[in-house]
Amino acid sequence: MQELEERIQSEGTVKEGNVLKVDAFLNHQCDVRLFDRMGAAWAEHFAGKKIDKILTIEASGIGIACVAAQHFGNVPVVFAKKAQSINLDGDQYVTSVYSFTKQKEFPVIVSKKYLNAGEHVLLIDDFLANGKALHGLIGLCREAGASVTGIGIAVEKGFQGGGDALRAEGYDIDSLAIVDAMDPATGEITFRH
Ligand SMILES: O=P(O)(O)OC[C@H]1O[C@H](OP(=O)(O)OP(=O)(O)O)[C@H](O)[C@@H]1O
Ligand SMILES: O=c1[nH]c(=O)c2nc[nH]c2[nH]1
Repeated sequence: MQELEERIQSEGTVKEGNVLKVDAFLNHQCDVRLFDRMGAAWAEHFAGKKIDKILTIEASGIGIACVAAQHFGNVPVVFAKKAQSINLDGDQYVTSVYSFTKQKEFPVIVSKKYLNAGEHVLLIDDFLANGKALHGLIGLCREAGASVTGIGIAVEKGFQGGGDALRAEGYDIDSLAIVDAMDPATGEITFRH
């Protein structure tokens, strides 16, 4: 998606440790008009596919998924929570995911009420790096007996390999920008086309 690549080039910064900082528009301050066009792009890619629900993960996927849902007939958006809460009751699907930016393992929890056998689920997230978050969400869907119809990602860091491993497993991943290389010394960012 050319607009997203241009925003990354003009407003993104490359940090040490394979971190691309795009918090001016994607995952701290949120450009909701950009999110809307990202939703439209995913809707075009997944046109004709049955999607009952969007599943994402706290925190940064939530806003993007909610805006995107408007392009999928306003299907419900469920986000996996990364902490137990007194507001979480009943039976739960629980797994554990290593957080790329927080550098620690979190429980990842979805109430059994909100993920059901036979549902067709679209996974959406802001970033795909090593694939840990997506593997967690896929595991929750598998446990629930729901199927993963596709995966919509804003920014994939292709050089970290998580996306290509999931494609090799057969998942249909629509990443709107794929960074193939980035250099913290020069700030140079190269995209895969
Ligand atoms: O492919 P991976 O290696 O799993 O990296 C991608 C994940 O990393 C970030 O989550 P993180 O927990 O770092 O931050 P967040 O709480 O802002 O979503 C991002 O939002 C993705 O969920
Ligand atoms: O803001 C972010 N920048 C990144 O490079 C990244 N990788 C995973 N999650 C991420 N979030």
